[in-house]
Amino acid sequence: MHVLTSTEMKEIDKKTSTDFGITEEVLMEQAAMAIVGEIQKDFNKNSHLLFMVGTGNNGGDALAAARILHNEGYENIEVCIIGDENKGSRLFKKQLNTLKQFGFLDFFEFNVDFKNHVSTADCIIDGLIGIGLNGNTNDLIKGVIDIINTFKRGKVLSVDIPSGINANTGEIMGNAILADKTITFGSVKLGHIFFPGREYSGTIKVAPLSFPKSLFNISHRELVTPEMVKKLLPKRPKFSQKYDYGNVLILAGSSEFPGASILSAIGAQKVGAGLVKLITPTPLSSYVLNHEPGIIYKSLMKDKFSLKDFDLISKELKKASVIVIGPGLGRSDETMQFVRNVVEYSRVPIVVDADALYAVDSLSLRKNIVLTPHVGEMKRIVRTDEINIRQNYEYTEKFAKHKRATIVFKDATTIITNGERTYFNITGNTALAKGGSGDLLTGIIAGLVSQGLDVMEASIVASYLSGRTAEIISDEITEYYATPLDIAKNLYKAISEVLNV
Ligand SMILES: NC(=O)C1=CN([C@@H]2O[C@H](COP(=O)(O)OP(=O)(O)OC[C@H]3O[C@@H](n4cnc5c(N)ncnc54)[C@H](O)[C@@H]3O)[C@@H](O)[C@H]2O)[C@@H](O)CC1
Ligand SMILES: [K+]
Repeated sequence: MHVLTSTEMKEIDKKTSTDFGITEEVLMEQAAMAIVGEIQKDFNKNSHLLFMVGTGNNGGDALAAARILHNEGYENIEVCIIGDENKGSRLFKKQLNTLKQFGFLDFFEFNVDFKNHVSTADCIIDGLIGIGLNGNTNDLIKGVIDIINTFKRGKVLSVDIPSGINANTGEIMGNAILADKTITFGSVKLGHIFFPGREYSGTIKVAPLSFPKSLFNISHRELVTPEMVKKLLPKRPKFSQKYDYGNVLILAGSSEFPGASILSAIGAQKVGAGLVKLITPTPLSSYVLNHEPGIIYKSLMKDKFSLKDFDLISKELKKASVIVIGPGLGRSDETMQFVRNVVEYSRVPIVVDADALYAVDSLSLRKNIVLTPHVGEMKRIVRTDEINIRQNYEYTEKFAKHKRATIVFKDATTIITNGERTYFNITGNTALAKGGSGDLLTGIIAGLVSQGLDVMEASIVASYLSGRTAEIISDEITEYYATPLDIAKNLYKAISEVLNV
């Protein structure tokens, strides 16, 4: 599913009408039917439905839905219009007239009584502002939203996007409706998938309406879905052997951070890599054997990697189908030089993580190199303290383009981009906000690349699977308790779920 900006949605809306003859009126009627469908799932004809209506087309959708339900015999509908009706959009005015023509009379003004209406409503339908939000909510709308958020008793259903949420960033513009459910049209918008918009939207439903599918290709951004992951998962034909599933070489660890390398190796193995070879400076063989004896292990018997180790491992570099470099390396000058040499002289795909991210700054990279920073690392490698970098997918896209590499920006909404195409992964929870989950992800990406996926595909599948596994096991053992090792050991749960979609 594409993830749209408000401008892209408006463009699709316009073209649907000009190029395909499906007018805005038709789309609005369909949007209204979709809203009605959601309301009918949870509320009956006696339910108190309070429609909060702005004077744009978002309000038009809400008015049309109120009319359809009124016509269906819903008896306890109230409509409150916020703003100057005379200055409303063409379709808002048209919908208001039509509603009146259907004999609907229960309008009320926004006044001191408003709290009472809010506190008795079973469902508040938020049709105040949609993707036409411009700047921060004004005083009038702000007051209305505050009262709804404070005094609501029943559920809140937002039309298209919670009023006050920026559809392009998910930011709260002044204040915003905290919805239980949002019904959006055509496709999701960026504001639905970035926090805090993602939280404010509640459960998101997408009504396709009659938009021609081809128009969505104006967007180069997509949401990672289970169907997408299923299609990408490497095939495992019966007539195959370990050499068909690649050779992952992991260069990681130091005396200071021994555990990270093992998590990467386990990650690669648990998603099906043929051979996983782990080389660490310090000896770790008892740990490796304990956790996964199938890992081929070698120690250089020293504290940390340095440039002279490059010759020692050059044979391994040649055999590898994918290299992981970074987890637990430390950031000494010698190690950074070693990293640069590996990155410069290898041609196979490389997953660059953690400390190694700081070494590749000066290098010109290539598409089959994937950098996997978390927020702190991202801020440091792009040298910015810009606080909204987490929602700033354009910044990440530009950075990927500039580095000519693939970036996996790990966050609550993970951004996977090569600067031309961008994917957002929204699986996962706070179980992943723990040391080691990045090391695991790195290994999973490499394990998938070794089986033939390109780095972009592997990053999509890896992010989805590790996030989904975190969700599944947190239901059993909680987000507090679940560790990266628990996630590694339970990856099969997300894999089998995906295989069965
Ligand atoms: N784009 C599409 O394809 C479709 C759009 N539809 C609806 O149309 C909506 C977009 O309609 P519009 O473009 O008319 O815009 P909206 O109705 O989303 O917003 C414009 C209204 O919000 C008010 N407003 C904007 N910024 C404000 C602020 N900062 N403080 C207070 N009030 C503010 C304006 O005064 C105006 O009344 C969508 O969100 C959706 O609900 C649907 O009819 C279905 C088809
Ligand atoms: K809304």
